[in-house]
Amino acid sequence: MSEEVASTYDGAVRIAVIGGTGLQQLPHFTRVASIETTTPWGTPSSPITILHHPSPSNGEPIPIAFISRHGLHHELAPHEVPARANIAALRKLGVRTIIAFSAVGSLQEEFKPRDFLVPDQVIDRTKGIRPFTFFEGGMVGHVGFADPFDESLAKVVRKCGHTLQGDGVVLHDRGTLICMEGPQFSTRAESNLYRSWGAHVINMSALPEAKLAKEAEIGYVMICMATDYDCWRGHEDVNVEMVMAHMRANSTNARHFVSAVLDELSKSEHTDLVAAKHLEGMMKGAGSITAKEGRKFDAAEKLGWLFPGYFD
Ligand SMILES: CSC[C@H]1O[C@H](OP(=O)(O)O)[C@H](O)[C@@H]1O
Ligand SMILES: Nc1ncnc2[nH]cnc12
Repeated sequence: MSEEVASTYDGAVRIAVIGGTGLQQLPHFTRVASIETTTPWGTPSSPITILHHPSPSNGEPIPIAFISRHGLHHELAPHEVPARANIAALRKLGVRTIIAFSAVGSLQEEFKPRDFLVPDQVIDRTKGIRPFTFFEGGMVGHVGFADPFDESLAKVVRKCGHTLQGDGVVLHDRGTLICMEGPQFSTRAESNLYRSWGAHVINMSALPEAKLAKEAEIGYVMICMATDYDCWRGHEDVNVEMVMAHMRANSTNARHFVSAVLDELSKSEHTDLVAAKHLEGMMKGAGSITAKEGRKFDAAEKLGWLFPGYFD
């Protein structure tokens, strides 16, 4: 049984970790709160756990928010993940930096199971059945998505991964991620098609998460860990047992990777990056295309909750 912790947290939390398959909690961090909250877009996948991470420079605790993407027991299928609620709840807590984890299939020989990859591009192969924007129902917004992941943040994350290279972490710096709908894995024809497009890895979770983080002015990076070769290679097609076995076997490396990233982001030189100063206010313009007289009350109210003062 887990120990009792507070149900609220005073003070802004800037950094969040979203855990994916096989990473439903971060047990080696000190839990100080577990927040059950709701948003105009519903309830997040799991309670938001607040963890204290000691700053490597002065030992002061840095609060980190943690959400388990598929729920506490992996009960949410990829298309059932309430991504809008997750991102909205994190932004409301003050989060401006998200480090998201994902188990991915490899589409290239050189990306071996248990290797890590910090992708720089994504191809959307979801089917439009997942809610994918905060701007709808009477308020329109268009945000740039040319670079789906935050490059400044990704640079820091990559540097941290490389410091662990001698300790068994293999990190690939770039790559194109296919985000498919699922929950069934790809056909062999699809897997080969994605390879012919030059894609490197595949998952079912990056979207709409990355799109919503962008709309919420949150710097978002995904750390992918390869767990299989999907089904293009001709032997040992992907299955859940294979994915989970690699996740379990490599969990220490994943934990070291998160710790290294949190250590680095705790440094004062990254304060502005972590607070996403480079994204602040971006949606004021991007979300102001609908003239005031054309805005619907419900949409304006929801967006007022997410961005107080932006669209007054
Ligand atoms: C269990 S294999 C398919 C499943 O694994 C990945 O999850 P996540 O990205 O949350 O780590 C993939 O996206 C699928 O949801
Ligand atoms: N082969 C695969 N396809 C989609 N998502 C995955 N997650 C892990 N392996 C995967």
